[in-house]
Amino acid sequence: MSTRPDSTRPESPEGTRPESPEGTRTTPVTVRVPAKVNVQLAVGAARPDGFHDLANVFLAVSLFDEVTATPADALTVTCEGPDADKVPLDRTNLAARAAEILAARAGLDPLVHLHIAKHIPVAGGMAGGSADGAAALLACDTLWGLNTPREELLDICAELGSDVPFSLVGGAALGTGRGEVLTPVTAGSFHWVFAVADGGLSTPAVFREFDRLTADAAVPEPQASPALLAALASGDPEALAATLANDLQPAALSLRPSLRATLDAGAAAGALAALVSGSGPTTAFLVADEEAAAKVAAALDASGTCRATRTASSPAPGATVLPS
Ligand SMILES: C[C@@](CO)(OP(=O)(O)O)[C@H](O)COP(=O)(O)OP(=O)(O)OC[C@H]1O[C@@H](n2ccc(N)nc2=O)[C@H](O)[C@@H]1O
Ligand SMILES: Nc1ncnc2c1ncn2[C@@H]1O[C@H](COP(=O)(O)OP(=O)(O)O)[C@@H](O)[C@H]1O
Repeated sequence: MSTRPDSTRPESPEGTRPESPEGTRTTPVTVRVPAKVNVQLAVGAARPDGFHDLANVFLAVSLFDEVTATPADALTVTCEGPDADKVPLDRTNLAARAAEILAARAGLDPLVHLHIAKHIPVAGGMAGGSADGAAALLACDTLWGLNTPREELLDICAELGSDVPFSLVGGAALGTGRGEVLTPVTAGSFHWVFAVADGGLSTPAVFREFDRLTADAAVPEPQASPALLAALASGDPEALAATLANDLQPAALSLRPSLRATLDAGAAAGALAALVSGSGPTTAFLVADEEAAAKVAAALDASGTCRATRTASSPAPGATVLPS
């Protein structure tokens, strides 16, 4: 375990700190939050603001981070887990940003220590940072007894990033706009294997590569696929396997050609479908059941084409306060 502390306390003159609100808890609050895979990621042309319109069918999977919020004298962040050294501990950490935004709205100083137990691959296309942002928001809201209405929490999530609202909500949902406008969709249960790659991929860089690769093409308006939504609802893995689609996959493969070998190794081991998770470089393998998951994970581990594997099921619940 590596744990790196860092103070991110904002500038604030002595003596101006507001009193804690009446509902503030003195005991820590822990929130569990899932990773995601995009079962459909349809990407439109770049918008004037630099974002891309999406039809983003999110599915939460049972691979979780936990964020614990504890009263403190200043805003600090620590992280434990195999990728802890890749997680920023300053104000750019989405968990710290969530605490700052919520505190500012409530007229408080963010006097909280946030500890992240990190299991979601970092910069892996599984929305780990977004997950921690949503988890910290819910943990601080609970710690400070604010009872912020759900719609306001979702607004703060959208301010934090396009994927963050889904991390709060979990389950399965269609994200439109830049991915932040959510409509719940029905999903049966599915089994997955994830292959974690060495190193991450930058999401903006993958979108830029998408723009480069599609520069001479007419990029259609992104639309959710009715066949995919029906397959997702049916719980039939073979039907879902036939409809999975990720428009960012060619861009991720262009930036990281070695991912092709990982996709091929999983497919050869019996995965029903293999695709890049979001902007990558984590690769996702849809399998028939738990037994197939164990077999595909073992084959991927033995293939030498990835750093580690994880098995998971879907859908998983969104950010949830754990009993203390
Ligand atoms: C691609 C997706 C698929 O779910 O996730 P990842 O696979 O990276 O986890 C998301 O769209 C990532 O969402 P998120 O990571 O929250 O991105 P943001 O912080 O909002 O934006 C980071 C940058 O990504 C690009 N971006 C993001 C979303 C979007 N609809 N269009 C974009 O072009 C922009 O360059 C933006 O400046
Ligand atoms: N809590 C966090 N966990 C991981 N990365 C974070 C966090 N907060 C900010 N980041 C930054 O976000 C970048 C993207 O990380 P992440 O959200 O894990 O990947 P992705 O956007 O591919 O799903 C990281 O490289 C890191 O600089």
